[in-house]
Amino acid sequence: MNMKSTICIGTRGSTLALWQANHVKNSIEKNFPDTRIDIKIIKTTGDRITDRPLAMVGGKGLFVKEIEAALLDGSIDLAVHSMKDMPGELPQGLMIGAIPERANPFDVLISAQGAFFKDYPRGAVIGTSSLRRASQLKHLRPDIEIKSIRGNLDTRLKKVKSGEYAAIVLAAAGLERLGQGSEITEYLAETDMVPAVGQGALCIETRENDPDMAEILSTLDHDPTRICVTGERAFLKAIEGSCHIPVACFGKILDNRVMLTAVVASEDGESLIKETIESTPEQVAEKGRELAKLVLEKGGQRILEALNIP
Ligand SMILES: NCc1[nH]cc(CCC(=O)O)c1CC(=O)O
Repeated sequence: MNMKSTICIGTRGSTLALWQANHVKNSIEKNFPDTRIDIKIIKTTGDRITDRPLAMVGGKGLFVKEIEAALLDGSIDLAVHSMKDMPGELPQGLMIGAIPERANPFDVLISAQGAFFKDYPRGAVIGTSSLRRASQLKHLRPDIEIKSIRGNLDTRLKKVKSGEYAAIVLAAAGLERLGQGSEITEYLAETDMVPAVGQGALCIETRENDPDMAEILSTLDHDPTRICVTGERAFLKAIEGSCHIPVACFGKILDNRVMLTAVVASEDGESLIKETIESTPEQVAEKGRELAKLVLEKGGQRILEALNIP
């Protein structure tokens, strides 16, 4: 086959996004040593807004829209995103070409003094702008205070070290990819904090009907990750939880059975609906939709209707 000689990967310009794009570039080069790969940085709406929590901005795909436009107009061939930034639905003409093996999917706490969550003093200030994280933490510890935080990883680490926050919450995957895993005080298991849909996974997005890319991408896909993420995203799409609302869904495989767990919670953590559904790998999309229906019926609908976000 006469493979295209140069491929252009589009990505955001953050340190993490560039690490991820280079990671995918290296994997492709390993399998296709004659292919030249360029990386093109594309600024997204999410990158421009640095002064307010993204939940206040609303809208789907704040970190992906401009990159998808570049895919559609042919200026790039592949896009590398964090899966958890992807809205439930993709634009016409684009598809998820590959889902590589997932990194650690869990959330972690970094505390200034090395204290554990259960030992934080009353009123301890925890930094996160994620409604999903805030609501689940408040559910576990109604006595703590949540304060919004933005900025890149270094900024956030400084803010916890300076004492502005007792602790901050981040995704293990991002920290570990950037070589900052040693900063982690504590991992939160999914029994305490259900991860975001797609957390820890990458999304390689491409145009439909691009046989060169399809051949390349088939070498990068990781079946167990695709199965779990497919279930999580089916849940997301069914619940219309585009991005910044307090919903979570996480799939794991145990003995060829997929366990999908989802949460919908109120911002203050007082109401929290958590359900688990079991599926075969083949049924996972259908079961993800069924899980959404279950969570909505059990009170999720009422919680989402009461939310005050656009
Ligand atoms: N919220 C932004 C974001 N999008 C993807 C990651 C990295 C982890 C991942 O790939 O899931 C992060 C950082 C974080 O949540 O701490």
